[in-house]
Amino acid sequence: MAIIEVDNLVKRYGGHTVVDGVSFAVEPGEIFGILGPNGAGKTTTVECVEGLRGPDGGAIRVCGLDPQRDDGELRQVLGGQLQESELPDKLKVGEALQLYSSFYRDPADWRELAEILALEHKLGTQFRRLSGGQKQRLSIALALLGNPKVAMLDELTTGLDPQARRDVWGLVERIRARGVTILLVTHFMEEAERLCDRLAVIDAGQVVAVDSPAGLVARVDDRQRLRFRTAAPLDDAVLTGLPEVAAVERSGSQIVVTGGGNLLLAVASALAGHQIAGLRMDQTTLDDAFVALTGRSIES
Ligand SMILES: Nc1ncnc2c1ncn2[C@@H]1O[C@H](COP(=O)(O)OP(=O)(O)OP(=O)(O)O)[C@@H](O)[C@H]1O
Repeated sequence: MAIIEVDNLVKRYGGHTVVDGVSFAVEPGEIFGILGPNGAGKTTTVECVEGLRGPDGGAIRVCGLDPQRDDGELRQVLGGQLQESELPDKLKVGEALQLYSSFYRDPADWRELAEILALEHKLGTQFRRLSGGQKQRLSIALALLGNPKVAMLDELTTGLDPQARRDVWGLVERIRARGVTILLVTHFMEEAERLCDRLAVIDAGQVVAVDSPAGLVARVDDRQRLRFRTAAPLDDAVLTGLPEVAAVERSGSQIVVTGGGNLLLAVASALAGHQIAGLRMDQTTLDDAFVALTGRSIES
């Protein structure tokens, strides 16, 4: 049974519909991503799931609870990150962890959490003195203090350098390994591809597709494309006769072969006697899939 169910969610601000019939279901133990460009309605959707905003239509259940009606119970099973502005500058890391753990019936061991999140040497450091990555790790720690069944992580690596981003990804995977279901909001393709079991692609308040990263790519284009050059002129018939090959085209000195199945093996075998150079295989990426699904790049 799904641990999060969002059914036809609608949210309007001043007559403008920013979430327009969003539906998805998250299974226990999944890392489920909400991927979309700025302003797509991702945060609004997640804030409705967290009970921070009241929907104008549709239904939401988290562990069987209605976020609006069962707010108190929900706090015990759902962990959300705090906004940076919600922590006083002078509060020390250890004090924040202790304070927030007092809000829960059955809190996690905050010292252990500090260790897992590599904050054990920062317990006496004031919040304002932490680096961006340390602040992010603290906000993840605070989201996990209540031993939640579900953690909501929103844009958790925005503003981090590539190494800090990879460290945080590793942490998210460890959190999931502890049995926590994760709803992750992101507009980074690489993050979505690396972390998410499944994704809801959201654009202009609507779900465009729900699938695994590989499934999204496959929906768009399961053709493969090989590029190479040959030392001597090549008769296309050598390749067009292969069942794996759909088309052979020329691009300057390059030969571009499109097809399916085990295209690489078929072409390499057929060309065994020819000298081929610069062989490259193009693969459809999640970026390509996003453009095909929404008609635009996520960065635009
Ligand atoms: N409190 C609010 N009042 C009015 N409009 C709002 C409010 N919060 C968000 N919006 C608008 O709703 C739309 C969706 O915003 P939302 O923050 O949910 O998008 P998002 O996909 O999370 O984008 P981002 O990645 O930029 O955070 C935007 O056009 C935003 O300007």
